[in-house]
Amino acid sequence: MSHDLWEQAKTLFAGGVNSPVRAGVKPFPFYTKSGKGPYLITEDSQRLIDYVLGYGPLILGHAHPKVIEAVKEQIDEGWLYGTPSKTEVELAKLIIKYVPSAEKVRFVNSGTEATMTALRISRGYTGRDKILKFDGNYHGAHDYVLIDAGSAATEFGVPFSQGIPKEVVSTVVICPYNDLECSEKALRRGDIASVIVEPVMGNMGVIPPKDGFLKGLRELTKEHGTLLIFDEVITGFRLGLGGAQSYFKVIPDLTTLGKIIGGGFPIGAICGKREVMDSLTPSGRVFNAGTFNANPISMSAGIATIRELESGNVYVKTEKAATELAEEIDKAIRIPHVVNRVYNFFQFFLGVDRVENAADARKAKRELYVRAHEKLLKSGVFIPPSQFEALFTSSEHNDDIVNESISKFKSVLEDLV
Ligand SMILES: Cc1ncc(COP(=O)(O)O)c(C=O)c1O
Ligand SMILES: NCC(=O)CCC(=O)O
Repeated sequence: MSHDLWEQAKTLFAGGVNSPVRAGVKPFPFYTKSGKGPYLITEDSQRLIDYVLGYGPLILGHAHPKVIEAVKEQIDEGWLYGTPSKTEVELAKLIIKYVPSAEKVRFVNSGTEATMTALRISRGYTGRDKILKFDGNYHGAHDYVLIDAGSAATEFGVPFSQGIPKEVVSTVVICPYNDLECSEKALRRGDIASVIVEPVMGNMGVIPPKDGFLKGLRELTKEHGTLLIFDEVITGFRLGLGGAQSYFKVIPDLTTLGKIIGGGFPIGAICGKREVMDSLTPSGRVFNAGTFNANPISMSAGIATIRELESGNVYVKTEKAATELAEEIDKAIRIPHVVNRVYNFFQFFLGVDRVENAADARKAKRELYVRAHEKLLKSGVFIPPSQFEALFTSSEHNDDIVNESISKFKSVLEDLV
């Protein structure tokens, strides 16, 4: 039972968990026994419709047969070689085919490693030390980006983590999201190696870029000899095969990927212009390495996932599900609120009438959101336990699942005051 496991876990792990957001499920986290299609099955035998989907990777739902088949085939051949394998060539070719900015790729094992490496490349390539990031953007859990970070860092009151050397802090410039003026002022000084941005902010809830924001960043960075990094760990292969850069038609110098490209197995990737990517060792002098880089299991799961995405059906289904849910949620809530949706992921904010940056998101009534999360969980629907995450849909969220979800959302949200 979840309760027994939680009692043990509290003695084994800091705060009882291995990633903080999981402790947001009250009064204690449920423990998952299995995942199938749109569902999680808990150790208490509760079946939940899942809108968390592993925090984004599972665009095909849980335990998709094509991914199972690919991973099983690979396991039979061994799973770690310490040499290159053909799986990495195949996955890189798919990424280069679809992601406009990608001419070369380096595979790593998490989004955190991807952004850490992309920032290092930008410093090595330009010879500059500083980076610009946006308030509330979350780029993983390394030193350079745990300053004004969203996601669990904000949820747990540490947007600025302890333990970051002040020398590092002095190299990070922060601007509000959607604020081009601040970015222009910072870039004019000519000492910024790169601007890193979530092209859709998915870590303070969901916050779309304003018209012209991404294009403005592209023009400004070009003008000032600064690299533009799109952190597409969430949006890559979610907003279509070409991610946010195709969706918004703005092409960065470097892109970080993760989540979907590993089909739910650990992965990260940096990709971008040939000349910039060649800064990496062994061709260049910016170091990156990893025992598990391009491991054949993650590669195989990623290939199988992208192959499923190629027909386009998954995008039609996920967009339809997210649109219907977001519209019905919008209608059901009777207090001031905002529902921000971009294509196939979204979040709702209570007690506010606009959310365009992190400061707006922080004003939302989080206690009401958490209450909605708890009631939904009781009724069999799992949404993120934190206001500062996103609801995702998968191809398994068919009309029946969506209709069942809508009636549950309605009965919870209509009563919120
Ligand atoms: C935009 C973005 N970048 C980076 C990361 C870090 O990825 P990982 O958790 O795989 O380290 C995340 C994680 O959610 C993310 O949403
Ligand atoms: N939006 C942040 C994440 O998806 C990371 C998951 C986690 O913190 O466990």
